Amino acid sequence: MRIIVEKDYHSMSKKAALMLSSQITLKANSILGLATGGTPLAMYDKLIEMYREGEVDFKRVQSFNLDEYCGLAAENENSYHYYMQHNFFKDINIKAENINIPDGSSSDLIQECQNYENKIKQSGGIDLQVLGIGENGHIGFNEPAEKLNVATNIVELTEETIKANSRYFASKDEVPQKAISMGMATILKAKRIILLASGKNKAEAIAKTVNGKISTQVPASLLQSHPRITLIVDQQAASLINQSELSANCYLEIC
Ligand SMILES: N[C@@H]1[C@@H](O)[C@H](O)[C@@H](COP(=O)(O)O)O[C@@H]1O
Repeated sequence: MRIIVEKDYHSMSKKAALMLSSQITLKANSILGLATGGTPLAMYDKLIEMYREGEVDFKRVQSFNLDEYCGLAAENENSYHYYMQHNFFKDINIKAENINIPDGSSSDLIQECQNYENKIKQSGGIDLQVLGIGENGHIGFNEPAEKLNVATNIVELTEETIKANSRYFASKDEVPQKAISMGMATILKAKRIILLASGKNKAEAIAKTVNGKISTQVPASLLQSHPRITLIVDQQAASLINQSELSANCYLEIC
């Protein structure tokens, strides 16, 4: 696990955008795994800027999003469909048929999960997966639990996540209680992974991810077992990392 500590949110986002654009430069038909939330917003802005300047071309790129709330239609402003369209896709030249996001409004959610998992498999697999992290260490919507889902599945959101994500909704009551999320194996099968974290409120989750033992109670800690994972974090998110007690396979670069 490589841990890159950047000065602030801006430099963290820039580095992440450079990693995505170099992936696409090396493989024009890359399959990207994409994340939502507040954290990747500036990375998407930077990629849009690079696209406008002719530095990156998305015309052969395919994307798979990590997750989607159940019960929200694509037009709902709080859906991840809306988020992706509004914050990224509308401003780049990715083809509509190459965009994949689980359909949380499907009448058969179980079938939707299986179809989504199969589609990722048939595509040849994700080349580069972008992740954020929840304050409780969740990735995608894989919440801390005794057992975690292997493949794409329906998940119950914890009270903590509903509360944390309510900042994007008019009220806490509007936050859906369920979501579709890629499973842990779906995520860990990606050829490369980058996880982004910014701010003091993510510091504890980051410390548990890199210092702790692998535990399903901290889903992000399972990333320690991935051979090509890079954490890009700002100084605040890195502030609780115990450098002298890093897991054996971790190395830290302070920029
Ligand atoms: N499902 C998403 C995650 O993919 C995201 O990483 C997390 C953190 O979001 P933020 O970046 O807004 O803190 O929020 C949601 O729960």
